[in-house]
Amino acid sequence: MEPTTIVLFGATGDLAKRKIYPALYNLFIDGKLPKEFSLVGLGRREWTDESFQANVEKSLHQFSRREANDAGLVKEFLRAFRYSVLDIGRQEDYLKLLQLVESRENELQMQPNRLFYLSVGPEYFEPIAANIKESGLGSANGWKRLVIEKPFGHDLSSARDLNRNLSKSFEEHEVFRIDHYLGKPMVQRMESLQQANPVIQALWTNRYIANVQITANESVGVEERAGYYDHVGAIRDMFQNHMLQLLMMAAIHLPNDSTSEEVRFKKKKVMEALELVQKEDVIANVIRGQYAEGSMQGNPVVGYKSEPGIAPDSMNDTFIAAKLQIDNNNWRGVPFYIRTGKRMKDKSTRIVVEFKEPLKQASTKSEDGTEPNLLVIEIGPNEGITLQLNAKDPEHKGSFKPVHIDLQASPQNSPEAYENLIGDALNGDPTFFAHWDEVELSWQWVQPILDAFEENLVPLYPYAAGTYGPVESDALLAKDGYHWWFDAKPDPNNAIKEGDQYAYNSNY
Ligand SMILES: NC(=O)C1=CN([C@@H]2O[C@H](COP(=O)(O)OP(=O)(O)OC[C@H]3O[C@@H](n4cnc5c(N)ncnc54)[C@H](OP(=O)(O)O)[C@@H]3O)[C@@H](O)[C@H]2O)C=CC1
Ligand SMILES: O=C1O[C@H](COP(=O)(O)O)[C@@H](O)[C@H](O)[C@H]1O
Repeated sequence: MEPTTIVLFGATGDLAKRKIYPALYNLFIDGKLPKEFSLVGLGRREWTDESFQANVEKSLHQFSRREANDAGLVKEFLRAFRYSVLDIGRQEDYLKLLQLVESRENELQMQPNRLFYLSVGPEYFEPIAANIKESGLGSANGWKRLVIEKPFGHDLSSARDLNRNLSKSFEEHEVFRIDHYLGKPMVQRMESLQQANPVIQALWTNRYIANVQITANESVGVEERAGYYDHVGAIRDMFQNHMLQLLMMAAIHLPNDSTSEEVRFKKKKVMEALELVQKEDVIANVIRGQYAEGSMQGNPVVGYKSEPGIAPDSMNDTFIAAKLQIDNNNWRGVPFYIRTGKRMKDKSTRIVVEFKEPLKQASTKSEDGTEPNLLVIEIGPNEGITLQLNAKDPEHKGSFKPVHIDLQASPQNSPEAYENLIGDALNGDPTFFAHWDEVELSWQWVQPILDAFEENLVPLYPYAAGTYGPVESDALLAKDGYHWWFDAKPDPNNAIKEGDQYAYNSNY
């Protein structure tokens, strides 16, 4: 691996502490950091190298998946870490930074390959990129890369503005947009699932597949992120990025040895084939919801509007379900149902592929006990791939029962998404990062929904915390003769208590 300096903006922040340092430590333990490696952390806090290193060490003890109890190893890891006070808006701080980066490169006799990681709010992306260029930090005789975190814009036009401005300082091949769902081990394994199994590859078409369901249920509520979340909602926080990325990954066909260009080209093709929903049709294809009071594992929890920092009349969505259609030869006629929500009954991210039952009309359980064949990809927190088939039930003559074949058992202690992604960024492998084309097409698909929400053309359905979202989300599938797989039975005591649906502009 090539010598690298990571220049980390936001080194004193939450993401760095919870994800970036533990990921770097695990890469270090696995021998996946470059031998010549330097990291310069930045923030306004008046930290020294020593206090920075002490904070990094503390984060390893708190958040690393591997214990950091070998003092010698931890010390060796921390030796690469330096800190510099920098205010993003002060140009002179970048000159001081340049001196520090260069002096470390000289000291370690390293090539000046620099990876700029922006673990800061999106409002800082543009000034930082411009200052990197202005100060000369970006013009050394090595490669440069820019790693940015979501959100990439607030809507289609702001995303385009952001991209236009970033491209003044970095070329597209130098920009690594993190979508941490693409770093999840099970999402990365989807590629090899098809490649290593011609049977699955052959079945991956509308000839055999009835529908695809992509779920990312979260049990947490808005937590302490009211200021951010109340302006974005589930549609921008999860749907525009993570959920559409999962859709792309599920819908592409990947022959063996696909290059990163091929993967990204195919993802783009999927997005281009996604049927656009007009603003006035959003109501028929998208369900938006907001959690009301309810109970989580037997404990009462407040509704969204009573959460600290949330406006009591907030119309923000905490749940989205949608039906999407891909208009190409592989997927025409196969609905993709996507849903994500906060304060759902349990935490689970999964993709379920439901196969057709050629001899039956609907996919409901039939008299003989057969159920549709399902391929279930559990992405988190449990990981695994299971195939559900039907087998004769020896105890009940003539009938069948579903059996589950584990194609990929749950791996123990697999790498965190950030380990995979930071490792890839260090290696310059863009496969599992979001290309601008995908980001732009995703915003393009989402924009009419944002407009419909803004104009209140779609009902905002309340759902009790601790359920699977509004019943209208079940109806979205029931219209087509399907149902969400693996939802536990609803608890009748946990139902909406605070009134009916919110008013919406039904006269459009
Ligand atoms: N936390 C998470 O789990 C996730 C975060 N993200 C994204 O990552 C980014 C960072 O989030 P997070 O770490 O949670 O945010 P925090 O608020 O915890 O940290 C913000 C960081 O930015 C620095 N900063 C803020 N203003 C300035 C400034 N003017 N000059 C220099 N440094 C500044 C702060 O340093 P100091 O205070 O020392 O100035 C701090 O290190 C955001 O874009 C967020 O959306 C994405 C996914 C998950
Ligand atoms: O990006 C985000 O993702 C998390 C969910 O991530 P997961 O890996 O735990 O599934 C979500 O809670 C958060 O709101 C969102 O910003």
